Amino acid sequence: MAKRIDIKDLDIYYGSFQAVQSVSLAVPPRNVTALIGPSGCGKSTVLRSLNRMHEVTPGARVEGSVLLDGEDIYGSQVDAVGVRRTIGMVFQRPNPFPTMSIKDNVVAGLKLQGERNKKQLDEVAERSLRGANLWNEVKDRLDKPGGGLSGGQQQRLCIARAIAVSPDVLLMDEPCSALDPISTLAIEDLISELKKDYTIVIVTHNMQQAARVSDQTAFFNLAATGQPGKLIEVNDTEKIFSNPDVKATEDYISGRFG
Ligand SMILES: Nc1ncnc2c1ncn2[C@@H]1O[C@H](COP(=O)(O)OP(=O)(O)OP(=O)(O)O)[C@@H](O)[C@H]1O
Repeated sequence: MAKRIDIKDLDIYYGSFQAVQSVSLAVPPRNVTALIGPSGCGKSTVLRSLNRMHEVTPGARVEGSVLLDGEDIYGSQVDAVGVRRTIGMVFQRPNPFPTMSIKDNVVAGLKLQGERNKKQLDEVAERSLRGANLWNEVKDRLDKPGGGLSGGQQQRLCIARAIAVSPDVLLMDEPCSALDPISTLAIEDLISELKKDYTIVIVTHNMQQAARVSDQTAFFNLAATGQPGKLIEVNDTEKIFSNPDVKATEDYISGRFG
């Protein structure tokens, strides 16, 4: 649980187009790292390269390495499906299986792994739903469809589903962008709790959100459309938002561009 990530000299391509160039970034365990920057600078692409989701796109590939506690997830012996199991992902739009029950949504990954013991599945479902701050709202309707929950509840259900398989890392791609402000605050509170147990990387367009939830912030930028995105500056979130070293970072966080 809660492993560190070391991204080293990562170049990321879609076919012949280089979307991201030379990214090196250390992500400490039990910590929230926010990826920020203008549209198209490659934040989501970098995030998806951290659990080998990037290569699901035909023609997409990476060069460089991503070490999980020192082990390269792109090593020749490494199974990409296994990587996706240990590095969970939560997407912009909540994507529960809509007709599947709330409980089955949470334990879907465990069942795929072959777990059939009902008591064990019930325990994991309760623990994960408690971990996602959703238990009290759904404990009396665990057999009802996941699609019947509100958007914010569905997103917490997806977080419960992600943590049910005990991942080493949680990746979140704008997890609040489809949510109202109250649901957003609930997810932000949850992220602050989850970081006690998990390494979290979050992409967000919302500067206040990055400032509120993250410990470390990485600012990405691109010189022009069609050029690859680059990591411009990474530092403690407090430093990035109060006194960044690079002018482009300051311009972005103060709303002068992007
Ligand atoms: N499936 C794809 N095929 C080809 N190019 C892609 C694909 N997905 C993204 N790109 C390109 O890669 C670059 C980086 O995109 P990415 O979505 O990672 O940026 P982003 O910073 O997350 O943007 P946004 O903030 O708008 O979500 C962009 O030029 C984008 O057009």
